[in-house]
Amino acid sequence: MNLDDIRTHISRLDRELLTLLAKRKTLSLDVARAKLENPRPIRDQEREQALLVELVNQGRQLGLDAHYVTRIYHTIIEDSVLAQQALLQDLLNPQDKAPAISVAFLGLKGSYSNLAARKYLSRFQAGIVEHNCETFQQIIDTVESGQAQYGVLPIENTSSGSINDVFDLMQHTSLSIVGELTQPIEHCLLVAVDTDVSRLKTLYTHPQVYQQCSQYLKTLPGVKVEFCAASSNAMELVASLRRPDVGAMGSADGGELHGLKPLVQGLANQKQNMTRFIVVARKPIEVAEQIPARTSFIMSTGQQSGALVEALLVLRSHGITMSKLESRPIIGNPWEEMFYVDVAANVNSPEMQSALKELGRITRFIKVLGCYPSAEVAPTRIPARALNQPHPRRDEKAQPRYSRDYKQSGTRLQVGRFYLGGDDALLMARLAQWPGEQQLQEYARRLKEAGGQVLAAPCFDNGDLALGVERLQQLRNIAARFDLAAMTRVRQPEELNRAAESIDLLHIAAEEARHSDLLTAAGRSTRPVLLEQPGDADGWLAAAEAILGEGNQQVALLDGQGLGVSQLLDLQQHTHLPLVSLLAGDAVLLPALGHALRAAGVQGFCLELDGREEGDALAPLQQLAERLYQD
Ligand SMILES: O=C(O)C(=O)C[C@]1(C(=O)O)C=C[C@@H](O)C=C1
Repeated sequence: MNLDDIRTHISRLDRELLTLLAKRKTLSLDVARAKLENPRPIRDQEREQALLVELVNQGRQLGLDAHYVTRIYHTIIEDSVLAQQALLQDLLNPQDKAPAISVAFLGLKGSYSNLAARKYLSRFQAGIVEHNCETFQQIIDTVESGQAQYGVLPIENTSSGSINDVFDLMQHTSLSIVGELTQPIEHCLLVAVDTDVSRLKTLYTHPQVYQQCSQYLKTLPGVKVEFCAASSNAMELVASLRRPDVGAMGSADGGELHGLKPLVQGLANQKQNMTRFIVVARKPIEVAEQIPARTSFIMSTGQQSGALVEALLVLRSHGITMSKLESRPIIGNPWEEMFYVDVAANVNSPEMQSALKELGRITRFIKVLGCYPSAEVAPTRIPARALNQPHPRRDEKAQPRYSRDYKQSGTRLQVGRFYLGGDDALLMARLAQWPGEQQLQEYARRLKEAGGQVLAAPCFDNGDLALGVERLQQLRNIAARFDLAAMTRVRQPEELNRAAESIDLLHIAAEEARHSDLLTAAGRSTRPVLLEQPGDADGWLAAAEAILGEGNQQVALLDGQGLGVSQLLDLQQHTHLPLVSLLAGDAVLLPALGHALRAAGVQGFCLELDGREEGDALAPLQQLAERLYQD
C-alpha cells in the first residue's frame, strides 16, 4: 500500500468509528429515557468501572495501552453523561419551541465568551441570536430586560483566578444561574495573510491575554503590543488591516470566524488554561434528581469570630460538599464580607433545604443564586490492579521502568519553564508551614533574588480542601509573579488532582510514598512528581515504578534522609530518574554540602525552611547558587 492508500484506509476506519460513536450516543439517550421511567441516577459509576475494566483488558489483547483506552472512554462516557443530563433537563424544563435562542456575552464574534455561548446553546438545536456586550453589567441588563434569554459570564480562570466583578454583580441581580460550562483557553498568534513571526511589528491583544502569555511575548522583544478592549476586537482589527506585520492574540476557533490563521499555537504560560462560565436567565430551573447538581449561594455572616466556620459546619453536618468559597468585601461596610459558595447539591434536596433554613438563622444575608446541572463529570477510577496486570505485548522488556536497563539516558523533567535533570541544578525552597499571602510573597521575592527556581508551600496542610484550592491559586499567582515554578505537597488523590490543575510540580512526601491510591493518581497525572524517600530505597523505587507504570514518566526522587555520596552514586547507576537532595541542618555547612552532592550527580536541591531561621533564611541557597555558578 502506498501512502495515499493507507490514508484512504485510515479515513474509512475513522468514518466507521464516528458512525459507531453516534450509534452509542443514541443508545445512551435510550438509557436516559429508561432511567426516567424507572427512576435511577444517570451516573452509575459501578457500571462504568466494570465497563472500563473490561475494555482495558480487551484493549490489552489487541495491543492497546491501558492508559490510552481509559482516556478515550473517559471522554466518551463524559459525553454520554452530559447528553443524558441535557435530555432530562429539557424534559423537566420544557422551552417554548422558538426558532432561535438569544444570548448576551462579552465581546464580539470569536471572543472566548462567544465560543462558550455557542457551545452551551448547541444543545438546543435552534438558531442563535447573539448580543455583543461591552461590559458584564450590560450582559445582566440585556437579560433582565428580556432582550436576551441567556447571559454567559466568565466566573473564574485557572491562571488568573476569580473574576470578582461578576461575583459582585450576581449579588444585585434578579437573574438565576441555570448552567455552567468550562471552556479551554488556547491563545494563539493569529494573522490575516501569509507571514512569519520575524516580520511582525505590532501585536493587538487584551491585557489579560498579554499577562497570560507573558513568557512567550518576552521572546518577541522588537514587537510592539497594543491593547484592545477584547481579543475579538483585536481579531477584527487585524482581519480588516490584512497586513503581514500585524497579528492578534486569541483562540484559533475565534480567529477562524474572522478569517485569521494561527501562526503560533500554545502561547499561554500555563498550558492548562480554562475558564469556567456561568449561564444566567430570568427564571430559575429545576434540576432532575437523577443528575449531579450544583447550587450557588451568597451569604454574609456577622463579624464575630468563628461565624464563617459555624456556617460551614452547617454544610458539613448535612453531608454537603463545598466546591468553592470566595469572599468579597461589602461596599460601604468595610468590616463585613460576602461569601460566595458553590456546593455539590440540589437546592430541592431535603438536606439542602434543611441546611439553608439553618443558615438563614445564623447569617445576616443569604440568597440562592441558582441550582444547575454540574458540568463536571469526574472520571471513574478503575482499580489499580486492573491496570497493573502485565502487558502481554511481546516486545516489552521485563526491566523496571525506573532502571537504566529500561532507559539509559537520564530523564529530564520540565518544571514550569525550568528543567530538572538538565545542565543546571534546580534550586527549590520548601516552606514547612503555610506562611500567609504577604509572607509567601516575601519568600518568593527572596528566592528569586537568591537564584532559586521553585517555590514550595503546603497548600493543603490544614486538611480543608476548599481552603487548599484557594491557596493553590495564591501560590501559583505569586510564583508566576516572580517567574518561579510552584510545588505543593499532596496527600490524597483529590488534593493531587486539584493541585495538578495549576501547580508545576507535585510533591509526595515520605509519609505518603506508600499510598497506592495516591501513587496511581500521580501516575495518571501529566504533572511532574517529586517523590520523597519513604525510609528505604527499595520502597522508594517501587513507589516510583507504580507512578511510571500508570503512564506519568515525569518522576524525580527527593532524598530527605541524607544519603551519602557513595549511596547516591549507587542509586544513579540504577536509575535514570533525576535526584534532588533536601538541604536541612546547619546553615553554614549547607552550601559546601550541596556543592559536593552536585559533584556526585545530584540535579536539584531543596532548602527546607521552618520559619524559625534567624537572619536571611535563603542565604544558604544563594551561596550554593553562587558556588554552582562559578563552576
Ligand atoms: O449504562 C448506563 O446506565 C448508562 O447510563 C450509560 C453509561 C455509558 O455511556 O456507558 C453512561 C453513564 C453511566 O454512568 C454509565 C454508563
